[in-house]
Amino acid sequence: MPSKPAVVSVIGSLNVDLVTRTPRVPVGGETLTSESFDIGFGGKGANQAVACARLSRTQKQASDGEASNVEVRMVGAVGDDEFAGGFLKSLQKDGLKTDGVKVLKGKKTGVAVIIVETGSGENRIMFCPGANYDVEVTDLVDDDASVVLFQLELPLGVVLHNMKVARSKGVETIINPAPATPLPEDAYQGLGHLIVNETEAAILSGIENPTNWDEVAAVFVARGVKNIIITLGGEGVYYQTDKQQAQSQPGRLVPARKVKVVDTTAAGDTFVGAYTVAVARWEIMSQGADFDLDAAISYANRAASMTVQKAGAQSSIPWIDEVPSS
Ligand SMILES: Nc1ncnc2c1ncn2[C@@H]1O[C@H](COP(=O)(O)OP(=O)(O)OP(=O)(O)O)[C@@H](O)[C@H]1O
Repeated sequence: MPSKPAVVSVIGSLNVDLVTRTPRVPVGGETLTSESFDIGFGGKGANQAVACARLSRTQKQASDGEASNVEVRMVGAVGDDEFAGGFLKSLQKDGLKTDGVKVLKGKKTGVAVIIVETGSGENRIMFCPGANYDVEVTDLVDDDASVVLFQLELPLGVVLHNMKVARSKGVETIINPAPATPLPEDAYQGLGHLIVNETEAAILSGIENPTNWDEVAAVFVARGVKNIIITLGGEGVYYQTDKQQAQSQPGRLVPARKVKVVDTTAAGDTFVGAYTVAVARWEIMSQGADFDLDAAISYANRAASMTVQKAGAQSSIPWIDEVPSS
């Protein structure tokens, strides 16, 4: 094992999901007794950080406090309310370092109030970003970071500023631009890894209802992205690199594993976390060798296929020893 671990910093959101299940939603002025109520920890940032942490060590290694060759740090903010302590404890239990999560005085932790209609399965979600939107535009990239992972659930200025900081420090950068928000052209310049789903690919490339993924990837390569990964749900994953494109090679499609699907929530977050861990491992182990994109995609595809076989968000993200080898 290398003497120093690879450090993954996930700069992103932390939200608490308050989920009520009810046969129907109440009308104005009505009080309805619901079937159940659950509290879950989420937010794309926290979910992807949990995926990185679980895919860096076994559950036993995490509970024994054993070191791994990948250290995962969550960077973001919660409020000083009743949710904060439990949230941080839960992340720590997964083996995450939480020193980078600020507890903001007088602020509320981000919350999503979710009503699920049990008959139709339809969700109604009210999201209050709280402390996530109080993260200020400051340098959040640690000097010893090997890989920084971003999403778009923090203020855009915070993300764009820290993408620049990461670039200036030579830190490998991955972005999963969800929810899709147009980014300025220079955000893509020299970007190592862009991971989008079909919807995000369409919005950010400007190509409506895309069917030719090579065309979509070409847009991002032209903007300066090195590795473009488009997750296609049950269809699998498409990927393309700037080098392959320069040689007029088409991108590659890796089919999803054939599994019994229970709930696809957090599949994307698991994919992104697994891919990020693969990049981090390459950072410390490769000794100058080219990044094995095929292996990283295949690993992330296998990890995400485990998530879809379980219900729930964070609870369905697998640990490293639960990911099948083929
Ligand atoms: N039905 C499925 N069977 C097997 N694997 C799947 C299935 N759906 C998703 N996956 C895996 O999860 C990856 C991510 O899925 P998807 O493209 O739906 O991401 P997403 O839209 O970001 O998901 P979410 O927002 O629900 O987390 C896929 O590329 C694939 O590897």
